[in-house]
Amino acid sequence: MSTTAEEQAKLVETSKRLAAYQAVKDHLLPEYTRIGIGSGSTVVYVVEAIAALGPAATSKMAFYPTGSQSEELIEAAGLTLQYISKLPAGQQLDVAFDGADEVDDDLNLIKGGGACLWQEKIVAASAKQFVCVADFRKLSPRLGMAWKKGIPIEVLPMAAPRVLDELQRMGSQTPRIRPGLPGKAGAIVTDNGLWIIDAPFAPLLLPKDTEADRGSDGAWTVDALADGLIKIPGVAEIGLFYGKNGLQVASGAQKPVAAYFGMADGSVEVKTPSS
Ligand SMILES: O=C(CO)[C@H](O)[C@H](O)COP(=O)(O)O
Repeated sequence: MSTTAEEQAKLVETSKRLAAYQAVKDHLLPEYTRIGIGSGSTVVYVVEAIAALGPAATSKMAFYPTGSQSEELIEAAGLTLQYISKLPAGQQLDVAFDGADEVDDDLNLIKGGGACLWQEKIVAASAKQFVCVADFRKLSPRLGMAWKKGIPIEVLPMAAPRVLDELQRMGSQTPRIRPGLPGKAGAIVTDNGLWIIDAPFAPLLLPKDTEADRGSDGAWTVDALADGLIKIPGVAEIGLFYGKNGLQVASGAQKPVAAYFGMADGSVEVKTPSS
């Protein structure tokens, strides 16, 4: 049975909402006081699910945004806004919720479709647990199979031409500076005053697929590509969230402890590092 574009869009929204409510139910414990809130359209439902718990549950909680959109969401929901810059050294968020553009079999993520990846990575890495919330379209065996727009890379504008050269040298055939939204001339400008380059690569291998950095067809492993991209002068941050499964330490944890997917049949699939 074929579905119209309108029915498909409705199904996607329902799936995001289902995943968000389930993730909040499972991972927002009453004793938590510091919660990270990511960016994007799925996170809207995360905030809705949290606000629905009511002030009795949320009044002692502070919510840490990953950019201007989530800051507005937190405030509009009547939740207490706090900033990651105010998190004392040695302290962590109890949990952070965020969406993703694509999630592979090992729970590596592509993020940054909404151009918020740098603050998103800082907030995720500041949390004891990072929980990913998404719809069925984001599930993919290998990064780059479903999300074809490329890996979002946040760059210093003056370095953009050199970064584009280097990306092509690394095998990205059509990297491009992300244009501004309709009505904005020139490039999109992030919450940090930087630009985004979207760099498509052939679908990425998981480290378990090969001992080498690249497969025989030239495809990069997630780790090797990420390690290379972050070293390009002018790159501030990359939209690959990767690393050892379930590793949750203050410095650099980027992978979720669980990813929640709203499925087309109305169920919620939960993937954890071991599943
Ligand atoms: O990384 C992000 C923003 O930078 C978002 O989490 C990602 O783009 C998913 O967004 P959505 O929930 O709208 O599909």
